[in-house]
Amino acid sequence: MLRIAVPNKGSLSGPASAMLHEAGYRQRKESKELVTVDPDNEVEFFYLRPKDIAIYVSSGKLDIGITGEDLLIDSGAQSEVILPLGFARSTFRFASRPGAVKDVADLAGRTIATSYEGIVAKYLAERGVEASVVHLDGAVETAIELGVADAIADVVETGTSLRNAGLEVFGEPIMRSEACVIRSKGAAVDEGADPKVQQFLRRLQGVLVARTYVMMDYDCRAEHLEKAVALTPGLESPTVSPLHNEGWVAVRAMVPAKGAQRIMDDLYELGARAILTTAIHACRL
Ligand SMILES: Nc1ncnc2c1ncn2[C@@H]1O[C@H](COP(=O)(O)OP(=O)(O)OP(=O)(O)O)[C@@H](O)[C@H]1O
Ligand SMILES: O=P(O)(O)OC[C@H]1O[C@H](OP(=O)(O)OP(=O)(O)O)[C@H](O)[C@@H]1O
Ligand SMILES: [Mg+2]
Repeated sequence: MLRIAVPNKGSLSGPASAMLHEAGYRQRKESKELVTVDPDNEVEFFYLRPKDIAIYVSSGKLDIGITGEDLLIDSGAQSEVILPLGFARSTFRFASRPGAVKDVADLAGRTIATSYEGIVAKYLAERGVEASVVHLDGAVETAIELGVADAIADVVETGTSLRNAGLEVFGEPIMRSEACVIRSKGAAVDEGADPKVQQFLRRLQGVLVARTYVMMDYDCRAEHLEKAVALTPGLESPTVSPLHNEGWVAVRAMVPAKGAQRIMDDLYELGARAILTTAIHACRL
């Protein structure tokens, strides 16, 4: 049975379970459940604190897990990303009162509050900056107003929390992060030998493709086919079938959902007609 760690709370939890459900896996029915077995797919899901997932996975007790790249780096665990999942995107940044700290080098001798000490300590050490790091579990923005820290390092998604606290980012982003599937570094060596993991990854890749692509169908005159196909090259190559009306062909290709309307406009301009897009519900590439 494949053993998979899933975030039990916070920003990652809902979207991770939704993605697993979309990939055909049974998910827990209520938020207090700690373990769920999906006997049909021979998978056991363990709902764990997001910060702990990389540690469980690197220990080898669980085969793979879903977590954030930033949480993985912060833990220092010996696990690695095997599939980025495209949700829970964020940047990790320093911030302070406007103008109070201009650069990372200015942090020398100052105090930084964060919930991600691992990331901050590594970043400062790599740049030879000696500063104190204070661990806080959350609401780190308030640490400056209360005089606990000169600067903070925190997850920024929309920037609303920083704005509300009257703070501004400084320096380059420390890192960018998104949800991902991770696996223990040692185990990743024989990845090819593990068909269940490969099947799991193919299912999630299928969900990612189904979320980002649509199927496009249209009819066009044979003489416009090359130009039309240049607009809709598909993943491998489009399917082209003859129509009953001579001189016309039907074309079918997957196109990125973002920009599909623009492609439809361009195809119409080219003389294509009966241009349809339909959602893809599931896919194996
Ligand atoms: N607005 C956000 N706030 C916090 N984390 C976010 C946000 N957007 C994306 N993330 C990502 O979610 C992960 C953090 O999830 P986690 O559950 O630890 O924190 P949380 O969502 O703040 O929950 P809580 O603080 O309630 O425990 C990280 O990978 C982070 O990059
Ligand atoms: O850029 P934004 O869209 O505002 O999102 C980022 C904020 O959200 C998170 O806090 P959360 O709400 O999880 O509270 P916490 O600090 O108690 O964890 C994070 O720690 C930032 O404060
Ligand atoms: Mg939080």
